[in-house]
Order: sequence, then C-alpha cells, then structure tokens
Amino acid sequence: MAGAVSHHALASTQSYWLSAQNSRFQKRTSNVRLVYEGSCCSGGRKLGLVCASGSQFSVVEPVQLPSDGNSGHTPKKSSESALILIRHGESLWNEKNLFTGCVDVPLTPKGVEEAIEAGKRICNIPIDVIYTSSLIRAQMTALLAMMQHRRKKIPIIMHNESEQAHRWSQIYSEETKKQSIPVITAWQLNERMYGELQGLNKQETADLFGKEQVHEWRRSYDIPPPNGESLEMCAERAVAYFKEQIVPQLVAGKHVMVAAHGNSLRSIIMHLDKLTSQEVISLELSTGIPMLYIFKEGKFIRRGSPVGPSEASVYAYTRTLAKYRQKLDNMVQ
Ligand SMILES: O=C(O)[C@H](O)COP(=O)(O)O
Repeated sequence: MAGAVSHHALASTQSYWLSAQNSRFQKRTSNVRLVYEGSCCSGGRKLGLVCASGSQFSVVEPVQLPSDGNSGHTPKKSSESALILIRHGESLWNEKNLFTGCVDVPLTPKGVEEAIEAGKRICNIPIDVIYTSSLIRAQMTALLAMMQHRRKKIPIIMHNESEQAHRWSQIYSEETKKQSIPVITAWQLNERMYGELQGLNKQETADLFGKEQVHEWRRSYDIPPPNGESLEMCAERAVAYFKEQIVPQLVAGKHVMVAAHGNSLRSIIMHLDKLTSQEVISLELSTGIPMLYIFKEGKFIRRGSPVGPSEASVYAYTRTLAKYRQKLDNMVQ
C-alpha cells in the first residue's frame, strides 16, 4: 500500500521540480473561471473557525496527476486538488501589538506552537507544493507545519533568485527529489505594506488618530494607510500571483499549501469567495489556522478548517481526501 502513496506523490513531485526550477523563466496564465460554491461557514465572515457540513457535496474519483505540470497536459475531468491557506503564527510584533507589514519579524514561541498545531490539523491532507511569502514568519509557519505531516516529505526552499543560486541548489538524486516538497517563496504574497504605520503600536495609533481612522486604514478595501498599500493595492500583486502561479498548479492536479499573511490572504479569499469591498471589511483571519478549499472543475469550494471533531466531516467531502488518508493509514501499518 505504501507503493500507492509513493506513486501518487512521486508523480506530482517529479513533475514539480522541473516546473520549480524553470519558474523564474516562465510566466503562466490561467483562463480558469473561479466560482464560489456555497460556504460551510454561513453567517459570519470570520474564517479560521471550524466548518463542518458537506454531505451535500458530490463524491468524486481520485485525482489523476499529470506527468508534467508544465506540459499543458490536462488532468482527468474528475481531478480535484486541495488548497490550504494558512496565516502565519503569532509574530514577535503581533505580540507587542505593532503594525508589521513588510518588516521581517520571526515567530514567538506561541507562534511556533500555533504552526505545529496547524501542521497536526492538516497532517492527512495531500500537499505537493508549498508557496510562502518572502517573510520569515510565513516560512517558519510553513516549515514547522510540514514537520507534522504524516507523509514525512522534506520541505525544501527553492532558490531561484539568481542563476547561480538555482544551479548551486540542484538535487542529483531522483529518489531524494521524490521525498521532498518544493517551497516557493514569493514577495507578492507578503503582508500588505503598512507604510508609515510600520513599527507603531496599534493602540497608541488609535489613541492618536482615532479608532475609526485606524480601523479604516486596517480594514477598508481602497483606503491606504499613510504611504502604504490599501487592500486593493495588495490584491493587485497577491491575487495576480495566485492566478498566474498557483492556479495552474491546482489545474494540473497538484495539492498546494499557501502560508502567508492576514491581508495578502484576505485579498486572495476575497477573490475566491467573491466578497464585495464591503463584505471584506469584516473578514478577519486568526493566526495559525489552516483553511481548506477544494479545487474542482475550475471552481473553488470552501471546506473550512479540518480541526478536532469536525475532521471526519471535512474528509467526508471528497473521496480523494479520504483515499489519501487511507493510504497514509496503510503506510504506517
Ligand atoms: O502587519 C500587521 O501588523 C499584521 O500582520 C496585520 O495587521 P492588521 O490586522 O492590523 O491588518
């Protein structure tokens, strides 16, 4: 049975290394139409909560991975992919209540714990490739979470910043590549640039400029903080990156995890869930809570967070996830 898992994972990993290594030279686009199909978290817009329903969703055949994600090879119609979105765990500036934005601050011990806990929650979900921002708090979260995964593949950060970095980080064993998960870092997934608020205390800023003004800077769609990015501006690079780089992976049948930030993920979720600029104001993401989407036939279906007692319900959504978990169970027997 272990062979079955390996075969699945190997095909995807094998195809990915080529793609990752060439990604610097490629610009991929997608014509996929994103359609939101219902939400298991009705009512509120606070994500990162447990969502458990799903019997209304159809059961599909196991995913068929293409032999090469870049070949234009179309996966079977029934193919589906998992998309996990996770906001980084608590950072040292979250703890101090400072505006952080693009300042590169590491996790607190609590943030490390949150990342490990997140990893336990997604340890049965297939992951073929990881995307993170270029900021250490998102990268720490992704790597710590992957340490918990039952498949025990090793996440490896891709270095394509220069031809030499790319060449010097080559792996010469196919077998070793197969046991690895590429981690792609992209500045486009960074936190919204908070401009002249970066480093300021959030409470003190509210005391100085008024609660409403600060709330507008933090949560409105199109009002930027002083010399910083509005959510709309952040979306222009984060959502564009998502469409150009990540969606093609999902279309190719790859299972993807994205570890990023409160606002870069808010912009992506706004896009996936088709939220209006009014609705996104109340969208809040907790640190370290993974959210699962299923991508199938060009549509994103939100499943919520596979945590605690609702986990079985999350797996009941699709046969692909249930089968993957079964294979993992068989591997350890
Ligand atoms: O950059 C920051 O300070 C946080 O990561 C997100 O902050 P916010 O909740 O104020 O948008």
